[in-house]
Amino acid sequence: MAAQEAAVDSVRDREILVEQDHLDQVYRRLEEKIHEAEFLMDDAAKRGQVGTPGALAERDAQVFRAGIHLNRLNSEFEDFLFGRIDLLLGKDGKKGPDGAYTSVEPAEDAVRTDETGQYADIAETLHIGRIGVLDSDYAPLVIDWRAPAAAPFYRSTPVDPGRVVRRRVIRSKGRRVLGVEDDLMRPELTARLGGAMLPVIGDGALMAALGQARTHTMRDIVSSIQAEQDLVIRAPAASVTEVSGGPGTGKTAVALHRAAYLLYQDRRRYAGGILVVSPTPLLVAYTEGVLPSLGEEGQVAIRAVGSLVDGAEATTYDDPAVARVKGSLRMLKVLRKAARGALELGDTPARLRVVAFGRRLELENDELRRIRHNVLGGTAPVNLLRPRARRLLLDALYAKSGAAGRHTDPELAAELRSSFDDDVSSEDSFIDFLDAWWPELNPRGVLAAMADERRLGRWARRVLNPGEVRRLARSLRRDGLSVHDVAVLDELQAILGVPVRPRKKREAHPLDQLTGLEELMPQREESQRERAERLAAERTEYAHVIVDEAQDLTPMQWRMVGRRGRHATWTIVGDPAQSSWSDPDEAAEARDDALGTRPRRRFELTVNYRNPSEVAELAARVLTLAMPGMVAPRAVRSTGLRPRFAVARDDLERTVRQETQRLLDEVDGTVGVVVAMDRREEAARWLDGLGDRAVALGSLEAKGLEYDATVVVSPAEIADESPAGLRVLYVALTRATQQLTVVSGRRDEPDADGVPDLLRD
Ligand SMILES: Nc1ncnc2c1ncn2[C@@H]1O[C@H](COP(=O)(O)OP(=O)(O)OP(=O)(O)O)[C@@H](O)[C@H]1O
Repeated sequence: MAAQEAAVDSVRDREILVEQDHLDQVYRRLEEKIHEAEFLMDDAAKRGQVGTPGALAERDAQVFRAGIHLNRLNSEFEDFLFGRIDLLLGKDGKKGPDGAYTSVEPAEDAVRTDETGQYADIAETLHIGRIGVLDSDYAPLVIDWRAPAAAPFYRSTPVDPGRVVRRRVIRSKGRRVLGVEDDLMRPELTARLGGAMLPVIGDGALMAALGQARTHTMRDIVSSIQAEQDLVIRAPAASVTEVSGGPGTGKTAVALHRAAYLLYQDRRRYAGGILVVSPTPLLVAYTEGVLPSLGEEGQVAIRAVGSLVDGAEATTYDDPAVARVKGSLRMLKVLRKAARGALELGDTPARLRVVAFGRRLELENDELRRIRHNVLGGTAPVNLLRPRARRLLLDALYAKSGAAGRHTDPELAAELRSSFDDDVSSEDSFIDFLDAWWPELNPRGVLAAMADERRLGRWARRVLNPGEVRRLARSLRRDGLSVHDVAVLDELQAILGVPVRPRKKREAHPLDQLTGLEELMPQREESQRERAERLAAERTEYAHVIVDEAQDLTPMQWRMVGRRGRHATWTIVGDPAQSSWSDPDEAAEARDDALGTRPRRRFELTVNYRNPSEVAELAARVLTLAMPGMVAPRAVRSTGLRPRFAVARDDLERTVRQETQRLLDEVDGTVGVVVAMDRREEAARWLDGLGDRAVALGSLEAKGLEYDATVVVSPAEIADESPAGLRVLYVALTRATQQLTVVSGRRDEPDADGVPDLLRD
């Protein structure tokens, strides 16, 4: 047995050496390319603006390519090279631009049969990595994971192997290959490579990845993307890609890899920017590192739904009853009224007096009101109606001046009118009046005006009931914006409009002549990230919008996101069973409006890569209560560790602390303690002194996150906190990658084993 193991080890070592050789070769080539790139960049920077447009464009293209390499190569990739496929001879002999054969299906005579069975020769070996590298004679040393030639690495299965015989995952760190894991796609076949048998090493690359301890940042899954996920990542971009799947099926991971894929496919098109909308700042922070690890950064803005409006950062959560009002389409009517009503706040003058053509002219309150009513007739943005208001005021004053009938000659009449307008509109009293009577409104001002309950009551008449008005006004008197206020502000911005102002010209930098250079030169003053942030701040629309946890967007949030993607293509990922929004039909309507009429392609992800089956089974009990008939995704791992149930008799803090400490001792990575929203701050104090591997979070903040172990505190409290509470509890129960502890209080009615009522079979 020992001899057998040693033999396996030596095959393994030999195979590691084979891959090490290849990696060394790749790095040698990369160094050459880095030198080339540096030289090109340097040269281009020196020669700046010199040259004909044609020559500049040519150099531009060179710099662009060199810049991509330099920038990406300089990033420290943990595993630059991570995969390899050994392929049979293809149906035809055509090669793609990356130097690999394009045929997906094997040639008819690729597999032969003799008395010992089937046998074949490996005709092509491809290495897959984060970016493509060609040898000096244009042979592919590494294929970019997003290239068509890399697709079989992800798609091939023993049922449908295509040309792939052996699929290998290579684990490396820096320049060292640490291990290899193989999957045989055609186990029935005896395959030969360079005259020798094709060796196969171990299995379980995916399982090894899934079992790793979690940190506070998400890892990319580029080396182990599964076939059903790959279909989503590479789906054609022209349509709306809709992805549904239960907790842990990789929706977030797939969405981020799709952003990288789209950039690879059509960098020019997506230079217009890709927006990833995430539910919480915590999830943004958790996922931020994934794209840089895939070699992408500058073109993708990942923003929380509460930070989509520049200068407005949500810092609070509304209670569910208020959130329901602020998120619903009923708000639209209220806001339209408020935007118009806000014109009359403050010191609205009741009379306009001017002197023109030597006469005193006046407009009384009634006339002013009529004019205002007239101007506000349509749905045009209120701030943009100011010129029209000004015009109607001048019309009314002119009518009073008696000058209207003075000339029959149209030319003279027009001249007279124009000099009247010039006279009046340059008069201070007219200018001051207009500023006070039709002030330029801003969303924050209108929102603040809505905090007055009586006023809000007027604006919300027949739309909200008195209780809703009271709660809404009270929530607006609080310091700080809530997540839902941000969508309200954005809507107000659209209703009010921004008057056009002349834009300041940016000073031209000589290097700006070189399209694409700026974003690719890390040594320039602005870092990639700063640039991404600046672009995101300047940009109001995107070329592609990815919505993560789409089931949670309220109708008002869909409108806000929709405004950023009016001409965009879309990828929408979500899970109805995890929705914290209580009116899915209304949200679906707003979502359909946002997505427009593009054709839809629907995908479903069915495998849960996060939770061990023990945790998934417990969570499925809540799924049955929350969404009867809905099928939970299949968990691929089992740890043998059943969820633990603890009961807090009288001291919740002590029990939670003890259980957290216990889990910290058992796992290497993080422990998340999930509580009902109104216990958030208290729970953070409970964990004082336990170190930064343990974090407390409110149920809504747990969205999308994962921990090695979680403590879910009082399922009943979480389930009771909103009409969508059971679904929120389902989210809380599906965060653990290894262990789950449920702590019950009295309200949970635990049985003798400590199992709370909601989680019993
Ligand atoms: N193919 C894969 N290889 C390795 N890890 C994977 C793979 N697919 C998903 N994972 C891992 O599974 C976990 C869950 O993925 P992710 O967070 O994207 O799921 P999700 O569907 O968005 O979940 P939720 O709906 O609960 O937010 C992550 O740790 C992710 O890295």
